[in-house]
Amino acid sequence: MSAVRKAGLVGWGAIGRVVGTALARREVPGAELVCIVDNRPLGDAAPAPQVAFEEALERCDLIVEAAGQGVVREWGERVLASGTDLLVASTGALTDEELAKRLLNTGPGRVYFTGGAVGGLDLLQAVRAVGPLDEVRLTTTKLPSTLEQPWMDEELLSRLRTATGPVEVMAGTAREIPVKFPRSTNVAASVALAVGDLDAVQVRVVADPGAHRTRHVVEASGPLGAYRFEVAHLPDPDNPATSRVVPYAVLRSLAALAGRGGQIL
Ligand SMILES: NC(=O)C1=CN([C@@H]2O[C@H](COP(=O)(O)OP(=O)(O)OC[C@H]3O[C@@H](n4cnc5c(N)ncnc54)[C@H](O)[C@@H]3O)[C@@H](O)[C@H]2O)C=CC1
Ligand SMILES: O=C([O-])CC(=O)C(=O)O
Repeated sequence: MSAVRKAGLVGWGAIGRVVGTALARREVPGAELVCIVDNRPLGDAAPAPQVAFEEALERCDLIVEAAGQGVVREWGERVLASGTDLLVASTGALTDEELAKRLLNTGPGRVYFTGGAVGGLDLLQAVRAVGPLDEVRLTTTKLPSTLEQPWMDEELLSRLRTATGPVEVMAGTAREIPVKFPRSTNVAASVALAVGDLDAVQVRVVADPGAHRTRHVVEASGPLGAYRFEVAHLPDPDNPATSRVVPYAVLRSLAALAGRGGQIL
């Protein structure tokens, strides 16, 4: 492996633009941006050549996914089998346990997940080593427009569009929720990855026209105590389903992977 990680970025959107710009400016010690993959033509705006996925695998030793769950499903195993590491933002893809198992067992590349929009995952993962966490709850509150889905019927869509206060859109487990809101509830899957059990995480998705900040509240208890983590993020102006902090979480993950500088792991 080269001393400097050769990173290929998949997805030049709300997350990818910030991550790619920082990488291109060499703001992550130990990593450089080699190429970008996106299914839209990027023109001159991109700071590295836009290439096809296959070519990215030849040029890079680390792929950063910031495009969507479909990319993890379609490309995850091929990335790892080619010997390239994969940093995943679209953790919701891992609610497919067969895919998750295959990704964890395929190599020689390794798969990593960014903490993304939610905090406290490190502690939940540490506690789980002692014994299972019980009563894990996640409540996600977002602007109604970020939660509209093609499968929703007119009645639910109208409830979302005419809401004047918080409206519960769906409740279920972390196995059920991210497939229903693929671009806006990856956080549920991330909590489940930390806890190690998709069915143990009870999720409520709330639409609130007053949610100028996206809120994620994680509550859990386990053998060593009780936990509550709450974040209130400014949404990205271009894609309010994504919080503005997410690319910086990806950059932190990249810095840890590139292995330079002290890191809180
Ligand atoms: N783990 C977490 O906390 C979070 C995870 N996410 C995940 O990250 C993904 C990206 O988020 P944003 O940057 O906000 O989305 P975005 O919609 O702003 O940008 C996505 C980019 O990926 C490209 N793309 C989509 N499908 C592609 C494909 N098959 N091949 C190549 N390029 C493709 C699009 O053209 C677009 O440029 C989300 O879909 C979501 O799954 C988002 C927010 C938080
Ligand atoms: O979980 C997601 O996909 C996005 C999200 O809620 C956030 O960025 O706050």
